[in-house]
Amino acid sequence: MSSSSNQENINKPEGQSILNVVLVFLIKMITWILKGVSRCTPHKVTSRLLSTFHQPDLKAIAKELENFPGGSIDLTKDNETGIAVMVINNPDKRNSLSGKMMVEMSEKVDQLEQWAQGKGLILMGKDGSFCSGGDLAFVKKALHYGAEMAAFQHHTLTRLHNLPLISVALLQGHTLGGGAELSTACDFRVMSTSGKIGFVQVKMGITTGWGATTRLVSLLGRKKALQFLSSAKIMSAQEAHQEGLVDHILQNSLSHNEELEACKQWLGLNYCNYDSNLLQAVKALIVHCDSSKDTSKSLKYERDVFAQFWGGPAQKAALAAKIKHN
Ligand SMILES: CC[C@@H](C(=O)O)C(=O)SCCNC(=O)CCNC(=O)[C@H](O)C(C)(C)COP(=O)(O)OP(=O)(O)OC[C@H]1O[C@@H](n2cnc3c(N)ncnc32)[C@H](O)[C@@H]1OP(=O)(O)O
Repeated sequence: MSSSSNQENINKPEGQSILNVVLVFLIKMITWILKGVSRCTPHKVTSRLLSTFHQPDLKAIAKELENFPGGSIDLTKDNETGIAVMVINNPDKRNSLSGKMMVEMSEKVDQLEQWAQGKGLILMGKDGSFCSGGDLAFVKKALHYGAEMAAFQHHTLTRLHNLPLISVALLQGHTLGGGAELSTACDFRVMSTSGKIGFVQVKMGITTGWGATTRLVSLLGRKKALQFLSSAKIMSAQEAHQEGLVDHILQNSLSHNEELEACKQWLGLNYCNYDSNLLQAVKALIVHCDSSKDTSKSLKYERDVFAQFWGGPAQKAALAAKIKHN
């Protein structure tokens, strides 16, 4: 017998036992990872919600959201200046968003996508308050519907963010929860001296449902996003400006209307001086070149996490506590 065939006989069992050890190790690793994942999951996401995430039927969701009335979203477009104003109009509830308003906002974004003369957009609330998030009356009735609502809002706010218009959120009064999320879908944020902004979601037993985590990380980086979202801190205009979240603080002692005029001037003089075709091309280029532009995976993960907490015990306890964030 040659020495090489001896070698084969001796090596075969050794090779098999190494393979066995590797297989056992792999199985143990997979079991360990799966156990870890189930430990981290606060409560089960139903298969109905998961299937909604994959292919949200936006028309069907809009139809459902329209059943939750209240307020409106109003849009005026000025072809001369090229600046449009979108007003979140639900002042009796500090401009919180009902289901119907979510649908109307999506429709107004459709219109703005088609506005050839447009250069800029101001998003603001009625009567001196930006937006206090979701309408809590709607929230309480839609605790089974978080995944669908988040999918709808992600679609609208991604389109708002990517409009070929230079957008500014005019933050007067309170900007809270979903309101703070809306503000991050604009290119800039201008705030009144007395304004307050807070990502209060964790205080409400939830994570962000309208895409703000994805946008904040891209806007200000991981550290700032983590600070805002984990603390639920409510910031003054000065603090938010220092953090880089707010770009400009308006002069003190202006009326609400004067603040709107001052915001139009800030936007117009700084960013809307040139031809609308050029400016729209600049914005489209920015959107295209932004390395974080394809945010679909991140938004999907954000919706998955949100759906795990929405309607859960922490949110129910927060709603029952009737928390005021002033
Ligand atoms: C679904 C999105 C989710 C997310 O993903 O983030 C959310 O946004 S959850 C919602 C988070 N927002 C809140 O929890 C707001 C709670 N409200 C407050 O903190 C305060 O009302 C205020 C916004 C700081 C305003 O305070 P103040 O100026 O002192 O006025 P009032 O408290 O008297 O409010 C006037 C009136 O408005 C009603 N209101 C305010 N916010 C909401 C809201 N989000 N939904 C429904 N109604 C709201 C408030 O209840 C008062 O009503 P009346 O008592 O009937 O006058």
